[in-house]
Amino acid sequence: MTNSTNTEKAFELATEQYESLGVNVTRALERLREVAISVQCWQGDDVVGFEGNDGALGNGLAVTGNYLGRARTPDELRSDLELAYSLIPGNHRLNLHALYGEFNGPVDRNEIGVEHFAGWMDWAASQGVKLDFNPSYFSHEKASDGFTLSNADSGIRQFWIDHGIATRKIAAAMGAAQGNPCINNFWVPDGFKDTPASRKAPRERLAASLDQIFAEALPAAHTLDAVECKLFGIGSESYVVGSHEFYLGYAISRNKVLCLDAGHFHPTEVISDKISSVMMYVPELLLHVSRGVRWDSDHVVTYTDELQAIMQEIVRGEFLERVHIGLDFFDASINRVAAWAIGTRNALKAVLAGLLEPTEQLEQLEQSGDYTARLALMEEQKMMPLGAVWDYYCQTSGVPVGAAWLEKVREYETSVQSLRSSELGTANA
Ligand SMILES: C[C@H](O)[C@H](O)[C@@H](O)C(=O)CO
Ligand SMILES: [Mn+2]
Repeated sequence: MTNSTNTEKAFELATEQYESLGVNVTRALERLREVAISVQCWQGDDVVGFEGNDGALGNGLAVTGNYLGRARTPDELRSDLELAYSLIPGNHRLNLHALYGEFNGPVDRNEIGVEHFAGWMDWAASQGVKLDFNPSYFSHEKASDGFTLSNADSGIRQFWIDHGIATRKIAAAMGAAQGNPCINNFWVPDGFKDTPASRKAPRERLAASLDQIFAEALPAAHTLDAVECKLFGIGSESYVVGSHEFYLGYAISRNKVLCLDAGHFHPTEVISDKISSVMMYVPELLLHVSRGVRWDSDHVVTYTDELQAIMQEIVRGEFLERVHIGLDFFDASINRVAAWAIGTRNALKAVLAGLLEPTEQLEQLEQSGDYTARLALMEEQKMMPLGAVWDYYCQTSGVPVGAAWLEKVREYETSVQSLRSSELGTANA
């Protein structure tokens, strides 16, 4: 018996088990196929980008590890992404940061234009990949005092306002070209290491700057603006201007997409519990699915309870149309293509688990007050044969089943990544 036959047999048995609980497995797989995860470009090169300034990472972002093979050019990054996508079932998006343009010389952030992303747009069209975008408010001399859009200096603020306006135009062009809105996510690192005297003034400046950036209405069919909060960063331990409350209020009052990053809250605070609340008040939600570990908000996504809970909440709330799932992690201590494969496959496995849950039955038990059976069924769910359905999904999607994808990464590491010297770019220490 071949392995693929085994996968099919296991799937048939698993289907029987799920269907005995009233779950439609075929429908779950059809819905999973529609889920496009926005894969973050920055995992591929340790958030260095292509501005040619040696990529000193700043503003609270830090990458540790020195694994061989960091992508040093747009072509290398695209090649690495192509391998990653070939290991992940379904059609997924690419989340590009502004510092990943193809600049051919010094172009400051306030001067970037669509032309610098033409190569990415052509490549994305050729791959059937849709693009999302982000202004880059970090790793720049005008962010070196820790403040950008909320800087007390009006000249610096204007520079960053112009950057934000430029990125909206680029995102709109991407969205028009791909016939699907490009989500342009604003994460602004501004904050104080130590206790501020005025928490209010920088927040007033940030809101005013954002209002200027968003003053021009752009077609929602082309681009959607998102805003991302954070509790603290390295160097902004005491105060971050763009806190959760700030952006929740901003997104609601300006009808913007709210971005929740799973690593941006207190270590015991979870975003899964926030989804159903914020969805009552914001039009759409962007998630940065990540894994916080102590001080770091960006470990590779693993199949944690919280990951499962996030995807459960999206499915249970019937939010798949209104929640955009993006990833945000960067780890330079392991093969970077493997990091994408591990994190994205895990995110999809968790969506699948949510889609295979007998939600109606659980809700009926809850409504009837039978919390004993609700807990019992939830716990029994954990032993259901999710892996058999996942393997079948991978097989029928033409991507490696089980850990077979790792062999492809190893081959690529030997034949491509290990030949990259660190001279073209700077390896992170
Ligand atoms: C590079 C990303 O935009 C960045 O990680 C941001 O989304 C974030 O989460 C900062 O902590
Ligand atoms: Mn994030």
